Amino acid sequence: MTFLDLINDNYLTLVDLLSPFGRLIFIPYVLFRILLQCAYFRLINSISLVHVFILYNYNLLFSINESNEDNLTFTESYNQKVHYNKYRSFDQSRPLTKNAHFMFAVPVSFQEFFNMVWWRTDYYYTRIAKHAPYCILSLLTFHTPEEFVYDPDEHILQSAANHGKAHFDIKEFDSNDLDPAASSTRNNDAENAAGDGRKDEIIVSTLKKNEPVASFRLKQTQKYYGLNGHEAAAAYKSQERTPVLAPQSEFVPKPYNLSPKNTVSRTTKQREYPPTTRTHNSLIELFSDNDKIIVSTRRKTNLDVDRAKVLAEPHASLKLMPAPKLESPAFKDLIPNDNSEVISEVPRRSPPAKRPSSRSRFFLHFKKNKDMKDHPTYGRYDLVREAIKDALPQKDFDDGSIAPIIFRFTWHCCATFDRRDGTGGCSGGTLRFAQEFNDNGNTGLNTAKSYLDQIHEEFPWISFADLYTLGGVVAIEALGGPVIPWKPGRTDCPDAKKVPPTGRLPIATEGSEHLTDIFQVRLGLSVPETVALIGGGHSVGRTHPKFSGFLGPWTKEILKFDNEFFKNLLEHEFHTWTVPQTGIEQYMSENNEFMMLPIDMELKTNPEFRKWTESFAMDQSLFFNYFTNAFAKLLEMGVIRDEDGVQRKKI
Ligand code: HEM
Repeated sequence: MTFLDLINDNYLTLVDLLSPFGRLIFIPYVLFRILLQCAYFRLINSISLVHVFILYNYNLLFSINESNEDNLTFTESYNQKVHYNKYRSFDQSRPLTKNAHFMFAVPVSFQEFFNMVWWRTDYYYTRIAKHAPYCILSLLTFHTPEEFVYDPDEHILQSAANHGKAHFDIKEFDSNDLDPAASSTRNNDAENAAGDGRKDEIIVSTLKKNEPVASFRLKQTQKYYGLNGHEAAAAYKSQERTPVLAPQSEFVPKPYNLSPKNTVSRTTKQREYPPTTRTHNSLIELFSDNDKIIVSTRRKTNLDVDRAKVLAEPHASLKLMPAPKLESPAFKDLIPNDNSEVISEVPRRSPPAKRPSSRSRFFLHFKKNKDMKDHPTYGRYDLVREAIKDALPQKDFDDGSIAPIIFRFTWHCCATFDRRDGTGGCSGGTLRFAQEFNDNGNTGLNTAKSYLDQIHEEFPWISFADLYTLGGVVAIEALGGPVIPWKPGRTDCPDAKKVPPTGRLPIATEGSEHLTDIFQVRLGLSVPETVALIGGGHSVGRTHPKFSGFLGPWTKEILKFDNEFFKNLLEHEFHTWTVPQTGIEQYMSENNEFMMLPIDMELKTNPEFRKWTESFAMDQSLFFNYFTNAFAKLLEMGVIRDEDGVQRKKI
């Protein structure tokens, strides 16, 4: 073993051992950087031209432009921000922008300052003391020509990083092994050989010095092999024999809210409204009794007190569930039992209209702001339902349906509600504005939004708030879930002034406290409703590395709404696992079939949530009842209706 090998093998251990002291060296540098950042912030703050430029580019980058509505959103939001900036000079306490704050974030409290110093020393220590020398050492130690051999029998890539310096020689290479579409080599020899279909043994030419191979994929293993740096070298050196996964080209790392410390914005904190008593009476009634069970008339409940007792038996600590109140006056008034009644309430044109042809839809688009009552489909919510249902199967998308993503979209539309001041929620249709939609938690929902926005073009008379909530209701039904009572009448805010602060969506890496804060304190839901909602939501669909950084489904039947989530959670042993593409930690079942988010695990580990997880795993109809009730509540959050059921006001 050479001297360099010796250092290399022990280097990381040494650096980690020295970490607490090592960090201290970087404190002056970090303080200097923070000072610089504050100065930069001040400077930027005083040049409004720069503001506008940054705002413009920021919006340009992040605004969604998949549909006309989004263009409107963009212009709207841009104008609003220009306006906002104009007056900012009189009130310096206003932050620079609502969204771009993180670009210039300066610490506002001592704790924030301390955190900043702490994390940054770690960052610089890792970057300067660990990463840089390690790269250099890798270069010096790992390159001997005989190591660059590809052994097709074991499918093991015995190579180290070439760093653009060493020879790369693939011997006995079978062209069948290579997936030409996914391969990329600088000299293209491998690709061409495979493309030609040459079956004989070939030797991919030795690459010239300074010509690194980017990556290629083997058909059998379906894995990417990359020679991209010191990680490959490390894998080889540590004899793990697991080739390093090269980053997939389309992956756009936009992390889901990982740490509230870093992501909850100063701006959000400043904009938090004090609790008020402005909540409308109907809402107070709606949330006064959390354990109320509303029963959808289409699926009659078979839950009764005796049954509840039986369910309660295995769990000593389980409180008896209250007998369902089949009729709850406040809620009944708010949400009629049968949706068909609702539809008949809205004046119908006779004869019943057909969906307009694509040509007339084109012209209708320009008449959007004219009197919608003249629209041939005005008030035909059944047609909207049908259109949503038709749009759900999308064979090229994910698992063949956009139902899960629409379902999630509706949840995110409602999840911003704060019952303490009545802000947020689906009412006002504010999720259509970039300011709300660009919240980190909404990453990946573009598909849902663009489909629903297209449907809106077809039925321009429906409010976005109604459409976005109806989307979830139809999706859940299509996935085999319960029929959720839904009533139209929500109205849209004309501009983005009532967009709730960002950062209200739940964070997957948090624990029970976070769940309680969001579901009980802010949304006003009970424990069983919380459990039912999360388990219901995560009984369908999957997580995507390119959206949230997590990977895999929760259940086997991805497109079936049932209580499988609870069963899997209880029946399987979950261990922590790191997603290779993103480095994010999640939970994986022992057979690596199902995933769980850290926050999902709370439903198993926290006894208060667990007893409901167990009840729902045992009794699907009980789960459906709680879910129906909770989801119907979500859809009404922040909606204050007048006597005629139409909402005229938004807090
Ligand atoms: C504790 C709160 C929650 C957290 C932290 C959370 C987080 C997440 C994350 C990280 C994903 C993966 C997104 C992706 O990568 O595409 C996801 C997916 C999903 N969530 Fe949740 N979620 C929560 C509660 C809920 C609730 C209450 C519902 C519904 C009522 C729901 C419905 C869904 C659905 C349907 C998907 C699948 C989307 C798809 O397949 O594209 N979630 N959630």
